[in-house]
Order: sequence, then structure tokens, then C-alpha cells
Amino acid sequence: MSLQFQGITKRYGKTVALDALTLDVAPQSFTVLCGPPQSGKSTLFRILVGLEKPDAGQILLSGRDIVGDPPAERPIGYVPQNFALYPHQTVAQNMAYPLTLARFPKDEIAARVDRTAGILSITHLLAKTPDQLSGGEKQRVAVARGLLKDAQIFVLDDPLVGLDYKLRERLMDELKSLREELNATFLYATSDSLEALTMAQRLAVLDQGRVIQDGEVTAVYHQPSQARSLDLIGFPNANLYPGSVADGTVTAGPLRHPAAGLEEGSAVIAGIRPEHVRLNPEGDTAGTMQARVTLVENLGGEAVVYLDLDGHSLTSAIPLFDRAPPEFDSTVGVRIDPADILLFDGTSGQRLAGSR
Ligand SMILES: Nc1ncnc2c1ncn2[C@@H]1O[C@H](COP(=O)(O)OP(=O)(O)OP(=O)(O)O)[C@@H](O)[C@H]1O
Repeated sequence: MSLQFQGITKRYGKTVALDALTLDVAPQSFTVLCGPPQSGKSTLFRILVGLEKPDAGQILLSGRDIVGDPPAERPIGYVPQNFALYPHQTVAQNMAYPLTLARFPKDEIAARVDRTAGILSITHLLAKTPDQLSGGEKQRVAVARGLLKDAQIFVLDDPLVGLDYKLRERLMDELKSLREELNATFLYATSDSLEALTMAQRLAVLDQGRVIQDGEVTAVYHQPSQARSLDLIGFPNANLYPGSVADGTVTAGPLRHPAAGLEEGSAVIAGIRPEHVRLNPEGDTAGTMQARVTLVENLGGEAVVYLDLDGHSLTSAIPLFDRAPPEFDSTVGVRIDPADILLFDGTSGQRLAGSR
């Protein structure tokens, strides 16, 4: 089932929550909408499921505009961000609630509750009440309730927020398998770019109520179409510096790049991902730039090394399989291949042709 948002605008007083947002959601994809807090993710989802009306724009489901359709008639399952379970009802009753409301036959409801509970491994919880559940179990029940509907599109609004890392990882895997099992379209919102990269087949980057880039996840990661997309997607955060062109060279923070074709004096933004900032083995500072180590985060398999290079902050991510992380306050040799530097127009932020 195809889903297209066309020019969706939503204002709350002077706040523009969605600004002519346009996005084609690939059928049967796991599409993640990733954007910082307040970028409009929840608003878009509430409009999609019919809890709010847009001020302008269309939502085309298999080519038909559904903006005027009542929520119950939209074939869309929804896991809201702030789910509330009814405290005096059992898990089974909580899950069944939307179907009870829609007057589904009792045996059909029971069959669906059983099936979905089985998929999400919560069958043993069905007779319990919410106060007997852990936070993670409650979240699982909320997800199950959203997935109970017989729909081809499911919308999950930051469903793993607040869970501990292990539980999140497990639920991430389960949700991916679930999408395959249901062969449905999953539209999933998060402000955590690592979660987005882990989950997404397709990634839409949302900023200030607009989709600024979307596509296959690795393409978005490796070929950011604008500086903001590089800034928002990736962990640790990419290094970005304003700069300019002089004497045929782009100079931006500690980065240097041939200006090939760029106008002298023009403003440029240059960026590089931390994994492309390479550090020499300990003690080897020959033939490279020197930087001082200001902080080291040892993550086990890799380290995030924060550096000061001629007064510029620079982040490096290095694998640790054959080396130890550098010492705090030591001097290290830094190697940057200009081919790894991404260049963007200093005014529009759009990617400039010719870099990478
Ligand atoms: N009911 C409302 N009344 C007034 N302003 C609202 C309302 N709902 C959303 N907004 C505003 O719209 C903007 C987008 O909010 P939204 O909740 O959609 O963002 P979000 O990306 O989901 O954020 P988060 O990641 O924090 O959940 C924000 O500036 C928010 O304050």
C-alpha cells in the first residue's frame, strides 16, 4: 500500500510544526523518521492517524487522499508516544480496547490478542494488570495494542524511549522481524540517530517540520545532501566547520580541501565523520597534524577520542581491536584524507558537487 505525504503544513499559533512536508513512504519498508525533539514527528503521525487535521496538504493512501477520513476508517495501526494503559484492566483487555471500541466480534478480538501476544512474547502477561508489569513490559503491551489492528501500515512513535539499552536492542530486533512477518509498512519515529541507523531500511531526516533528506539508510549516511543531515545522523556527531575559499583551497576549522571550481571568497561548510579522522599509533606523530587529546570515551570495541587541533575541536572514532586508546592529554598524530571531507554551500547548506 503506497503512502505519500504531500505538502503537509500544520501550525499551532505562531509555531510551524510541519512546513509543507513531503515524503513518499516505500510500501512494505521499515522507514524511520529521525529528527531532533520538536521537529514535528509526533504531529505528522497524529495527522496520519486522523487525530489532527493539517492546515494544508494531502495524505495519499494508494493514491486516495485520506485527510477527511475518520480515524477508525484509516487502515493504520498506531503506537503513540505517550501510551496510557488502563490501570484496572488486564493486559488482554488493554490490548483489546481499540477493537472493542470498533465493535469487533468477541472471538475475533480474542484470536487477535492471542496471536499478537504470542508474537511479542507477552502471553504470560495477559491476565495481569499494568501495576504488575515492569516499564519494559508495559511498553511491549503498548506496542502490541498498536499492532493488533488488521492494517498494512503501522506507525510507531518513539516506542523504545526510556528503556534500558539491552531491552531496547531486543525490541529493535523483534520489531524488525515483526515487520517482515506482517509484511506491512512500518513508519517509526525516533530522535536517536543510532537507533534510526540500527532500525531503518529507509531513513527520512526531519528538521523543523520538513523532510530534508530521505532514501536508503546507507545512502543517507554516506551521501548527506546537506550539512544539517550530516549533523543530525551519526554517532558520535560529525565534525562540521564554517569556512571559506582562498587561494584555491577550502579552509574550514582544521580541514583543508582543494577548492576545485569553487569561487574565491565563497562561504563553505566542511564536514568529516569521526571514523574518517584517523589517529597514528601511539608515539608516531611524523608527517601528520598534531592534536592534543582532551577526552577519551572507551566503548570497548572502539573509542571516541576528543581532540584539540590548533584550537579547533575535532572528534575521532577509532577501532580498538589492535591498539589501546590514546592517553588523556597526550599528543597524537591525526591523518585526514581530503577525499573524506564533505563540502556544503555556506549559505544554503546544500552539498557541493565535487567533494567525495
Ligand atoms: N497541541 C499542540 N499545541 C501547541 N504546539 C504543539 C502541539 N503539538 C505540537 N506542538 C509544537 O509543534 C512542534 C513539533 O512538535 P512534535 O511533538 O510534533 O515534535 P517531535 O519531533 O515529535 O518532538 P519529540 O521528539 O520531542 O516528541 C513543537 O514546536 C511543539 O511544541
